[in-house]
Amino acid sequence: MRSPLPIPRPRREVAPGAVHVPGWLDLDAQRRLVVACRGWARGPVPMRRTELPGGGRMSVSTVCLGWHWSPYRYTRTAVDVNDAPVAPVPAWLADLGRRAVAAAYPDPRAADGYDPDTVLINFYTGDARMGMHQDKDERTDAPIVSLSVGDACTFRFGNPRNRGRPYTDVRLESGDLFVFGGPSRFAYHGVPRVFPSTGDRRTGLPGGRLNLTMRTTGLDAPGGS
Ligand SMILES: O=C(O)CCC(=O)C(=O)O
Ligand SMILES: [Fe+2]
Repeated sequence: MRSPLPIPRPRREVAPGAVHVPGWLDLDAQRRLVVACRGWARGPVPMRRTELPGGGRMSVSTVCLGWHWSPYRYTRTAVDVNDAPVAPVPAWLADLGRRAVAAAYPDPRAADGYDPDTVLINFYTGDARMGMHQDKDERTDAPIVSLSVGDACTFRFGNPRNRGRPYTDVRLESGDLFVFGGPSRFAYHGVPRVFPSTGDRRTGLPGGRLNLTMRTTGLDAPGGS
């Protein structure tokens, strides 16, 4: 449920190069993402809980575009699912990523040349979590663009040195944008908590939290793996 008396949430630089832009996506844009993600969750690679090297599974369900991520590398096909080639990153989504970078940083040239070639789509039920980690399987330091739809969560944003303090807990709500680049590109981050039933059903999501992270792998275009 939304608060009946909305409290304004200003844009905020949480750490150098890590910017939270609340309410960046309007309801139509969120709906569009939900519809598109439903399609990608079906195939060609079905959304699944990623198997970890220790034998367990992540609590979050994931499907990838452009490149398939599995611990801890990118491949062109879904090597740990059905070996199918993943769906491409559509031009409209890469364009949304460019506009996101432009919205997050004051430098008018920050988004020049930003061209994410992979998107990880994560779905969280109420009890799903993501432990503190770095996004470091990419070979570039291009910023990560994160978009959230549905239930709110606590997003813990730390530092590039270790999993612990200093970190900042940010509440990410439906429509929020978070970009991390520059000195924060390799900062540890995670999702310790999701708040069930806090999303707006008008997004098309009856429950749960959807998160998309756009990345630039620096890997070769189609053909390589
Ligand atoms: O769900 C989120 O907000 C973060 C997701 C994330 O860190 C990841 O997919 O690597
Ligand atoms: Fe991450």
